Amino acid sequence: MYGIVLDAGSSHTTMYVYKWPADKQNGTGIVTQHDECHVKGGGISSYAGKHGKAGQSLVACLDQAKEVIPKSRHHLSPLYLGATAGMRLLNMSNTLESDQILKEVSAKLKVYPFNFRGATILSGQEEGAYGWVTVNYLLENFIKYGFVGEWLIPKRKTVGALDFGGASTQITFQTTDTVEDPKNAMTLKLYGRNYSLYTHSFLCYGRDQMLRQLLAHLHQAQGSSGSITHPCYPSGYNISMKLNKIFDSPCTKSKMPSQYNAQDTIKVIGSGHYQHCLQNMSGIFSFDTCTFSKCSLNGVFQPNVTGNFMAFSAFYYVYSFLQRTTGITATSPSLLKEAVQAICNMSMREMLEKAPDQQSRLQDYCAASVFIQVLMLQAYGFDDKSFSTISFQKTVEGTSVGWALGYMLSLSSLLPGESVGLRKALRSEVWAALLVLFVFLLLLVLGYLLLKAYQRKASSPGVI
Ligand SMILES: Nc1ncnc2c1ncn2[C@@H]1O[C@H](COP(=O)(O)OP(=O)(O)OP(=O)(O)O)[C@@H](O)[C@H]1O
Repeated sequence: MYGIVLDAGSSHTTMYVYKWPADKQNGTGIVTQHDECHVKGGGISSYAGKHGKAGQSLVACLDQAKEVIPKSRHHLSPLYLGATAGMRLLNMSNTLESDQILKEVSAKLKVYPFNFRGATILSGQEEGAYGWVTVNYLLENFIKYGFVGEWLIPKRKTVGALDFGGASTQITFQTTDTVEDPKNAMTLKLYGRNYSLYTHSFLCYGRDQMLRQLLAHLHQAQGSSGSITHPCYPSGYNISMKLNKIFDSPCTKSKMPSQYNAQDTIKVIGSGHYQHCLQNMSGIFSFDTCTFSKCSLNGVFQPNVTGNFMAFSAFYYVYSFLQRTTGITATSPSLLKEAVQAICNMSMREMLEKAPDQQSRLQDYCAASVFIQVLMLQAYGFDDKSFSTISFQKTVEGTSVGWALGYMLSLSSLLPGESVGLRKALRSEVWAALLVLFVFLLLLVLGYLLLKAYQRKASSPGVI
């Protein structure tokens, strides 16, 4: 069986094709990624409408799906499109336009021979929860068993999920603490077990929107003189940009100057200064007010982080960039800070020498790293012990980590609420017990027959 998910993110869309055996027993981690295709040319809004580059690229990806899925299975394969934070933002600023885009894209997808199940915008909560489901499904945490005393029970520990997208970032983990704000609470019943989750999605705190927020903050702090100094850009890196590149987003609207002309240009001059970068980055986080017992940032409730975590999407991209350019594997907060400082001290040329494939993103790595430092250590509260449990990953055994797999599994009813795995495990235990009983009875019968034969021999007249 096959299933297709179009992950329509804020920066681009990726198509995933998943595969599983037709006789799949729910409960085993055997839905795997079969194919992946990147829709080139921008986010979802750029491939709705006329036949632009992105529209053609979407068609190319769907044609690829037709190739990799056997023809006889096309009509049985569910096709989903899920749009995330980019569309959540557009929906906030222009509902009509976002509805129109979803309608147009749906019309395109319906033409294909797959079983199209709709195009929707995921809420931040859903994005976080499906990401958590993907992580724990791929790690087989829902079905692994362990003995507690003499009882065989599902492995108790799940792994928290940290997702850093283009327009939003999500944190989701299982907790036994009271979730003081109901907006952050979610209960899932999977394989016969109830999981109480804490989840929060920070809109405008994805990589691209965070960079805009930082520029808007610098613009506001330094006045509108036609040029601003950017301490997170490497020194020697200067760029001219139109103001709409900064302020054409609901995330920066509040910092828009009163005398605003979208087409005005400003010069942004890099100064490559870690401490100033950190200070300014802290300006887009608020730690002042909290109406709960504890908060992460901006007054959002968060219990203490517990258990192991997996960090993916841009967390992985930034972490692996830090590792390969500084040689530091940041397994502790102090090593993370060391690596971040090293990046912020690098010139553009040094970075280019070490990561030539990242040319278009190099200027943003200091800001992205400093952001991760503030978010993880100050806001989420990871300390020496908990930070060392974070695994930065893009894939698990060839399957990409993100919300898409969890979404398809849930919507295609491939995740049982009841404990199929447990039933299976118990069934195999019963079989083992029956086998032992059978062998025991066989031995008993054999022994009895041997005894009888011996007695008969002993009582026969010819025997002395
Ligand atoms: N290979 C890469 N190296 C570095 N950064 C990358 C790479 N691919 C994507 N990014 C950046 O990582 C960020 C997250 O990308 P991702 O595709 O996970 O987000 P998205 O799905 O577009 O975002 P959202 O879920 O918030 O709508 C984006 O800013 C993107 O530009």
